[in-house]
Amino acid sequence: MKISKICCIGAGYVGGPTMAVIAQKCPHIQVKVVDINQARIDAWNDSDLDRLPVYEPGLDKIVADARGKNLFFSTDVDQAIKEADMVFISVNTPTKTYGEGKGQAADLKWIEKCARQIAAASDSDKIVVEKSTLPVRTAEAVKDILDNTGNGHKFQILSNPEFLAEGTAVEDLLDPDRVLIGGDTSSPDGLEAIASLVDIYANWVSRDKILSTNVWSSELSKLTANAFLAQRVSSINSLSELCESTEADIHEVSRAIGKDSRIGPKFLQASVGFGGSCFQKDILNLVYISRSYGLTEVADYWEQVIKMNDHQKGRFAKKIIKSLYNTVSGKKIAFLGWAFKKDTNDTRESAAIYVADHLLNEGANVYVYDPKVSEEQMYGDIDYLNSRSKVDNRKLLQSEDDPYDVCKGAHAIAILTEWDEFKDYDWEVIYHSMQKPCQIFDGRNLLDKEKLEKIGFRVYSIGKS
Ligand SMILES: NC(=O)c1ccc[n+]([C@@H]2O[C@H](COP(=O)([O-])OP(=O)(O)OC[C@H]3O[C@@H](n4cnc5c(N)ncnc54)[C@H](O)[C@@H]3O)[C@@H](O)[C@H]2O)c1
Ligand SMILES: O=c1ccn([C@@H]2O[C@H](COP(=O)(O)OP(=O)(O)O[C@H]3O[C@H](CO)[C@@H](O)[C@H](O)[C@H]3O)[C@@H](O)[C@H]2O)c(=O)[nH]1
Repeated sequence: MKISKICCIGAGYVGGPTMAVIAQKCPHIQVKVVDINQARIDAWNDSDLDRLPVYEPGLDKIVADARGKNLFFSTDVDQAIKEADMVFISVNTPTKTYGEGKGQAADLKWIEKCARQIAAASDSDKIVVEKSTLPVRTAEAVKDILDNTGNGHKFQILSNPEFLAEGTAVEDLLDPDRVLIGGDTSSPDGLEAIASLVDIYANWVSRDKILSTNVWSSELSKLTANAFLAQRVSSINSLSELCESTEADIHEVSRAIGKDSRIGPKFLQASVGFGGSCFQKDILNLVYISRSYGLTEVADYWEQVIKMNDHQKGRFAKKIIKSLYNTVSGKKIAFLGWAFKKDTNDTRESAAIYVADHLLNEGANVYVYDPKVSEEQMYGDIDYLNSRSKVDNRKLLQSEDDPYDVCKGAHAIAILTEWDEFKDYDWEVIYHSMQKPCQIFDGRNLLDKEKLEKIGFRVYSIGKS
């Protein structure tokens, strides 16, 4: 089937960049990205490209290139579904916060809503593509809804999980390690649907990088990839604590093991803990699924990755408190960074939120600077934890637009995000503006420890004694 119109439901961190790249690379296809969030759609349509809702290096140029030509953002979901030959579902699938599976299972209510809406709005056959990350066997439920609530039209369900990482979304989309397409490989209609999606990606991705599998393998591969990546971070972070007790150096250990081609050098950077909207939720989902099949050992094995990550965030906060003579009450602590990694404005599950919460519980005054995160976002994140009243959060946590103001008069600085600009600050000036002894807690091992120590700072780096 030749695809000429695509609709993507969900204009978030995945839907926006993914569709912008498809539109740029396939000028012959009309791409409509739709969302129920009017403010988000308005921001995607904003003529000021600095106001796009997702910050990703290079994304503004791609949007500018395609928007208004063959890329459109709208809130008219039904109309976009009607017109499309292929409908991508790219809505959020967060961890459930209520009922059965609370705290572990993926909340599929937005997926179900989409399926029902596609069924109701369709007046022709369609290919429906799961772009969201979903529990294995979700396609079965989506198909059941489409087949039983629709107007008699035929639907083919494909799983096409997205592997982009935030901060490098554009380069990941332009040059992916692989594209994964799961479909009904046992029927001619299924194979034709798979071929249609392969043809779209083949406009810029070489065919040998486009893998097709059955739907269940595709759904499970996405959870598995994230579990393996997060496991590496928890593994190296667990050893960072051992390094601190033994005078081994985690950087040297990472380098030494990463040279082994069977291990490889990536994802061995010790840190204050992994964040982001995906790792924790997807592993919890894997744990939940495994338990629901009665596979207790499998569930316990993967759950440990999360426990280790929680431990790493907690021990970083405790280290700050201990080094400040066991009390941070009334003390100013400067945070450099709030996003869960550099080059993104996304803060979901950022380690900074949990470290801040720990310090606020101890009565600290936390002042934050992040080049891409607004004060409103920071308050939203900290309020969401419900640890204290909103009024108290606004008394204890402040955001500043100038990193030098954030550090002025501080008892300690904590680096929570590895933004490149932090390396280039005038650390002499910062040293002279702070309370003595000046302490830096580098949760990303970003700064030049030796240089800072020469200035007079006491520096704590992860995994270094
Ligand atoms: N963020 C990432 O880096 C990343 C990478 C790979 C995969 N994923 C997966 O992709 C999915 C989307 O993630 P995201 O980060 O883009 O989420 P997001 O929250 O940024 O965006 C989801 C959007 O869907 C919209 N939406 C929800 N229900 C809707 C409906 N019924 N109709 C129209 N719009 C609706 C929301 O308003 C929101 O704007 C998730 O399953 C996630 O696990 C995310
Ligand atoms: O060596 C490392 C690598 C990463 N991290 C941290 O791990 C988290 C996740 O980083 P990363 O994986 O780069 O970003 P995400 O955007 O969360 O991307 C992950 O999650 C996405 C959503 O499913 C997947 O598509 C990507 O393939 C997968 O890398 C961040 O807090 C990083 O700081 C470390 O602490 N050390």
